[in-house]
Amino acid sequence: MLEVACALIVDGDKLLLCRRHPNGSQGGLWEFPGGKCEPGETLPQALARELKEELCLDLEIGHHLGTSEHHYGNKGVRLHGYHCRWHPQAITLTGSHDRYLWVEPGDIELQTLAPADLPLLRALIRQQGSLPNNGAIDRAGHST
Ligand SMILES: Nc1nc2c([nH]c(=O)n2[C@H]2C[C@H](O)[C@@H](COP(=O)(O)OP(=O)(O)OP(=O)(O)O)O2)c(=O)[nH]1
Repeated sequence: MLEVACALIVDGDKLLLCRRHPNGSQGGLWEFPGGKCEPGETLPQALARELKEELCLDLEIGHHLGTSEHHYGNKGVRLHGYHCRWHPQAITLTGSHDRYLWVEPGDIELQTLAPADLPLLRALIRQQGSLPNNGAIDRAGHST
């Protein structure tokens, strides 16, 4: 299992998503920024490092939201989601992603999201008690 940490970065009612570069694994899918944990690192340390490397962001890692497991072919990913509060600063994509987007959780097109991220998105929506805007996710966080 790959241990991966990702950030659910919230600014008001918007959440930050990044699109994986088309040439990589899960290319073209949207995800929460983050990456693999290296030996000797804690998950929050790995996440702070990845946010800096991939987006040039300096953010405080908040509390653990949940963990999701998904198997992509022969590769298993254990994705640990952390809340992060946004502090205004420049976002610079350094190569892992080709786009970023601030979006309301209820507006996310679920089929364009990396599958491992779905349970974390649902957990966030449950916690925020946000209502769907387009019927893509019902109030309990289930896709329709
Ligand atoms: N960073 C991040 N990775 C995710 C998410 N959802 C998800 O399935 N993943 C997967 C994609 C990758 O297989 C792995 C994270 O690896 P990484 O971000 O360091 O990317 P990488 O290109 O080096 O990964 P890989 O080629 O070795 O698969 O977890 C997510 O929300 N954020």
